[in-house]
Amino acid sequence: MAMKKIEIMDTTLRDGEQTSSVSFSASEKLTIAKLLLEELKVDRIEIASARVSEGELQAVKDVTNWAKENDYLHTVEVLTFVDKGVSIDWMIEAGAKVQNLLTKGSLNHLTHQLKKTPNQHFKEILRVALLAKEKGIETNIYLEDWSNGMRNSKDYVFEFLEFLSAQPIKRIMLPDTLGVITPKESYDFVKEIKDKYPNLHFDFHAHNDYDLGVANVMEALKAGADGLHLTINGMGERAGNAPMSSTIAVINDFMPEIKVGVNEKVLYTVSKLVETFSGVMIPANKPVVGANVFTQTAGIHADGDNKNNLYFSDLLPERFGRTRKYALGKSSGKANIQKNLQELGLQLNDEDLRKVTQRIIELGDKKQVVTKEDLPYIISDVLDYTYEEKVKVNSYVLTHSKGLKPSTTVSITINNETFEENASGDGQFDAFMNAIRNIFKKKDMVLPGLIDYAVRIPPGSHSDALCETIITWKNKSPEKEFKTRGLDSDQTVSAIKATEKMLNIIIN
Ligand SMILES: CC(C)C(=O)C(=O)O
Repeated sequence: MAMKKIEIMDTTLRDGEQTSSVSFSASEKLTIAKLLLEELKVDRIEIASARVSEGELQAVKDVTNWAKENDYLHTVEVLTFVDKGVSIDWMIEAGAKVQNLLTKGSLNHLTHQLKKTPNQHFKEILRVALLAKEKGIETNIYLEDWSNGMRNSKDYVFEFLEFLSAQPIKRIMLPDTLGVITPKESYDFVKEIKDKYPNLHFDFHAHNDYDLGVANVMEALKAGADGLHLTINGMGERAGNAPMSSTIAVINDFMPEIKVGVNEKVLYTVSKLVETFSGVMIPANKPVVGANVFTQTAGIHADGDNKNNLYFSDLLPERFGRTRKYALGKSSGKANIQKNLQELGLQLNDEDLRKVTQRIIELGDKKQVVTKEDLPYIISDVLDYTYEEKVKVNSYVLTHSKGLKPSTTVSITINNETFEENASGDGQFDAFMNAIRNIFKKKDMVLPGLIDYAVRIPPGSHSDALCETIITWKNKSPEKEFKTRGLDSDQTVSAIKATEKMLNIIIN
């Protein structure tokens, strides 16, 4: 099968910047431009619209200076306007060498926005293109609203293409400006054009208003498109453009006849950088780059991964510099927990695994997010001591208010006898301990003294689910020092859990 190499033009820094409320600084543009060309290895980048602002002029200068030194100048493009050469002057000042000239690709736009005839428009375009040529600037042409043009004014589009085919134009760019065409139309429209002009270069520029961006791109490629315009994270006007990440994966996996030079391995890094610079968060379920897309949550999937790789797909996380994860939560089951334990190099027997699974399900039921880093803490909490539960903290109220001492009402059961006690203290936990002390006094028992109280959250954990309190106690008779730990999302509750363990140790 003959393979066709197509051009990937990234327009994150032009159309992507048209995402509502996004503005890249000059240094951000330069950093992204370098990453796109040197690491991701796209063929071309569009970095700005001409005449936008002084800041934009500086940003383009910074990129063109770098591009000139590194032989990328002819891959750096700027969107320009049919404005008698004002954009060209701006480009010359900015040091840019390739203009993407915005023209009208539908009669509707031409008539109602520019209020020109086709001939008037073509003449003005020719003037700009010739001027550009004279100044050493290459011209590509955008046919804005082209997709509607093909639907409603096809004669005009073909008249325009006939005109362009005789001009010093390098590429013709076909935008579905409003993201309104279907995959079938994408195929039919590009095919009709490519059949008539097989030797002209056509880029396809999809928008994602119906979430059809990637599907439309696939069809345009099948019909013969020679290049694509994509953006990182699918940023762009309104619903954005076709996203780089899934488009590249789709081409690599489903279109063996098409070759692209993009380096999949760095897609995720570039996406995260653009997320940071733009402030636009990548949705967790965004294919290839979303936080969750390589995480198996259902236990049955993790189980299947252990059995002949039953849930294998070509979309392997390692391709994109990512790793498979197994979520811990109420539906995760033993297989997910075991996968995480393996990664941590831990092994549990069946009974302990059952207890840990039970605890993770309880946490999941409380909507708490548990991460791999939390696991050792959960294990040591659950498997800490084995004793008969003779003391149980049934319920408590803790108050905290300005100007009044913290107070508590506690109900506990000791050897099947239930006690209720009120107390106050210097803090909520102190009030709780005072109440417990009073209850144990009634049973002629003295509680061990508290000699150390340490709180920590699982290091490296990205969840705010858990907090561990480790209390060191000193008992008088028999004399001994020991530690208990409690784990909960609430710090006071984790201390109360550690105390409940201490009470069971002394009573057993
Ligand atoms: C500004 C133009 C080129 C555009 O992005 C579009 O028509 O989609």
